[in-house]
Amino acid sequence: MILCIEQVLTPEQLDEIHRILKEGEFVEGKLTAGRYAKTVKDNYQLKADTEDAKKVRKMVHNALLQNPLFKASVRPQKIRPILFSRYEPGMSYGWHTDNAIMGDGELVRSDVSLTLFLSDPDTYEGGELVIDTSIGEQSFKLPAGSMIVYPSTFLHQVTEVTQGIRFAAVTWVQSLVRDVQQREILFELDTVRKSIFEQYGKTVEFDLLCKTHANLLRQWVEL
Ligand SMILES: O=C(O)CCC(=O)C(=O)O
Ligand SMILES: [Fe+2]
Repeated sequence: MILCIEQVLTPEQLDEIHRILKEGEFVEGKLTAGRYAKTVKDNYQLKADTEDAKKVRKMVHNALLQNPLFKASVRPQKIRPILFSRYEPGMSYGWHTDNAIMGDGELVRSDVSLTLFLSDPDTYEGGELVIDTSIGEQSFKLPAGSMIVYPSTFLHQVTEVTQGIRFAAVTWVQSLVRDVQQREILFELDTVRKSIFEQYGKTVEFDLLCKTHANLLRQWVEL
């Protein structure tokens, strides 16, 4: 399940993040890449251990947790610290897979990868996120403040930025429900149940859907 979620950040939050990214100190992105991904990763990342970096990480982390679509589709259990990347002309991140296990203290299994686009697409050329899905390569370049969430199982790349600057926030999530198909079934049941409730109220059908949803979640959840 690949999902684009719009307006994860307000224009005010985007302005504040841009203010901090403009002044922030950036380091080589290779520092946080796995052994093989390092060889194709060419970007900068906001230095992680400053007050400003903490502030923007928290802002995006909270925005994720408050987003109903993100919560219902991803079912986050653990979220890795958010990385803020900057691609200048000539920079790209070639084909790679994200590490399955991340972190050195608390380990996180990457079930879902996400990119929150921070730059207006009109301000840079290139810089598409391309995902190699079962129906071929799919290319994404979303409006600032919108995000794409996709299973970490896919090969993907960021194409070369040829003009302007691409800022993005990326992170990885361990889901309460490891299997992508099970997550999708729960997400769709939840969507239908919400719509039935809005249209007809708490009917017998609604109650049955709630029961099925809860019982499937009980079977599939990993705590
Ligand atoms: O910036 C992006 O859209 C994706 C970056 C990425 O694939 C990664 O950091 O592993
Ligand atoms: Fe990646």
